[in-house]
Amino acid sequence: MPLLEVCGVTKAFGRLMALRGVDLTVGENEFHGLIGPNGSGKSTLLKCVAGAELPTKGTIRFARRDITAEAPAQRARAGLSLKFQITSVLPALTVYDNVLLALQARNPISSLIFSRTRGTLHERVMHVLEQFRLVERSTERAAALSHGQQQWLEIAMALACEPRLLLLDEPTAGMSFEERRVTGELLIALKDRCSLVIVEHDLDFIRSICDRLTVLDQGNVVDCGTVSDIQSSAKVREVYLTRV
Ligand SMILES: Nc1ncnc2c1ncn2[C@@H]1O[C@H](COP(=O)(O)OP(=O)(O)OP(=O)(O)O)[C@@H](O)[C@H]1O
Repeated sequence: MPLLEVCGVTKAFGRLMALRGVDLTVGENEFHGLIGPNGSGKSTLLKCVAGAELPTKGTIRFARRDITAEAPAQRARAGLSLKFQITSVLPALTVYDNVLLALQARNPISSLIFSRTRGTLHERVMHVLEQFRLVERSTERAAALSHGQQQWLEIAMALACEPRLLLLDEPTAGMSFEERRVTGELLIALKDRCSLVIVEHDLDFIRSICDRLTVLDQGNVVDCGTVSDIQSSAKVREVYLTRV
């Protein structure tokens, strides 16, 4: 049974069809990449899964539950976590406080008044900062981080609540070659902890971390399969030769 099942999802913005009957399945601990030309519907699909957009038609099931009409907060409680393309780090807060805030936002207020919970929160904040090589910067303001480190901080914030499925929209946008390489390492290290759906334009990067890929074009699924299936797909080659 897959962790995520997207069945026949269509999304219309007025007369524009951003998604046309898209199917997508993602298993436990699977890293799944969404690729395709600009405007093919990748971000819209991610937003429909996270609840930032509601599909016009179709269903989305997560951990055997129909979440098609659920609010983003309900989905987050069920174990879905999204990092958008646009940065959401609060630059005036410390690196530590950004992660703490992300964690607190997911915990009921009542649980935060117990010091035992606060202690647990501290451990979890330090744990994700360690994973993302940010412990030494924890007391600095987020504004002092490099662009790449701010992206890592955001992924750390999305991961703080230990989601079962992490959704990343172009996490390496604007990063240097070295930052991309390290991002790949940081993500691969999460493989035994969660599943991932990632949108990326850097095909080498996505090939290096994903188990399977789905290729979109003009709101349709062109092909879906393992990285080597997609590399040898004539349908995919045609899309990339004619549109990218
Ligand atoms: N909120 C919106 N209102 C109207 N049209 C939208 C909206 N969001 C996306 N679209 C349109 O839907 C189509 C798919 O957009 P989407 O951002 O999902 O594509 P994408 O594959 O992620 O593109 P890119 O690679 O350039 O980020 C595009 O034509 C886009 O202009």
